[in-house]
Amino acid sequence: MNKEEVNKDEYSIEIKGLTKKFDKYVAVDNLSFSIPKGVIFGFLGPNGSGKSTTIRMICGVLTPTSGEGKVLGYDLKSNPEKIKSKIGYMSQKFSLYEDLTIEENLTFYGEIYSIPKERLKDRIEEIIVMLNLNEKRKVLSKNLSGGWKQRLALGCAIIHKPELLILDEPTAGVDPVARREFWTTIKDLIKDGDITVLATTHYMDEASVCDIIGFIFEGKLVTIDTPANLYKKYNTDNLEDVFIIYVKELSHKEVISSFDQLKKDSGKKEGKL
Ligand SMILES: Nc1ncnc2c1ncn2[C@@H]1O[C@H](COP(=O)(O)OP(=O)(O)OP(=O)(O)O)[C@@H](O)[C@H]1O
Repeated sequence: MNKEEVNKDEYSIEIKGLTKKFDKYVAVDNLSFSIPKGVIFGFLGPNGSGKSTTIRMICGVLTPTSGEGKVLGYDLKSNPEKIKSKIGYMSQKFSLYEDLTIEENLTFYGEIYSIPKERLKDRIEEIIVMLNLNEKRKVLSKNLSGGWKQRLALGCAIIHKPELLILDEPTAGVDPVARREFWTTIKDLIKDGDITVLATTHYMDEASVCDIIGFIFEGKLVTIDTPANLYKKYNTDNLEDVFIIYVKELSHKEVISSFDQLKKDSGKKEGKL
C-alpha cells in the first residue's frame, strides 16, 4: 500500500496553507485543516468570506496560488481529475434539466459518470427508494416543488456513489419540513462511514447537525471544532451566538451588519428546524 492510500483511509480532506489570490486580492489566506472520513463538516462564514473559492480548490476546479492539499488521498495539484470523479456536488441552484423527468435526470447524470447501463438501472431504483421519489418519477423536473427538486438534485449528486459530497447551501429556499427531512437523509447517508459531507449553509440551526464546524472570515480560518466544544467555550447553546461573538471580535461595524443581514435573510425564508 503506498502512502496516498494510507492517507486516504484517515482523512477525506487535508489542506495545508491553501491560498488563492485573484490578482493582489487574497480570497483564501493560508487555510489549513483536516477532515476525518465519514463526518459532516459545516463550512460557515459571511458572504464573500472565501467558502466557494475554498470549495472550488477542494474540488480540483481551481488551482491554488500556494499551499497544498489532499482530497480522498489524492493530491489537489497533480490529481484533480481523480478527485473530481469521486466528488458529488449539489448547489442551491439544483442543476437539474427542467425538461427531463426525475428518471431521465438521474439517467443523464449516471451517464455523465459513465455508469454501465445495467448497474445504472439498479442504482436509479435504489435512489428512487432512498429519496422517496417514486410517486413522481415520470414528472418533468420543472413541474416539481422545491422539496422534490432538492431530493432529485441530491439523487443526481450521489448517483455515482461519491466518497465526498459537497452541499453548497443545499436547503436555500425550501420549506422547514423539507429541510429537516433533507438533513435526516444526509445523516442516514453517512452512517456507514463511507461518505464525508462538506456543507455550507446560512442557517445556523442546520449547522448544528454537523459533526465539525469550520468558520472562515475574510479568507482566514477562525475556528474549527465540534458544536459541543464551541457551545462550551462560549457558554451558549447555539451557534448563532458563537459566530456573532467571533464576528464582533474580528470585525469592524460594516462586517457585523453584513452578518446581521445574513441572519435576517435566513430568517425570512424559514422557520426553525
Ligand atoms: N474569479 C474571481 N475573481 C476575482 N475575485 C473573486 C473571484 N472569485 C471570488 N472572488 C472574490 O473572492 C472573495 C471570496 O469569494 P467567495 O465566493 O469564495 O466567498 P463565499 O464565502 O463563497 O461567499 P458567498 O457566501 O456569498 O457565496 C469575494 O470577495 C469574491 O468577490
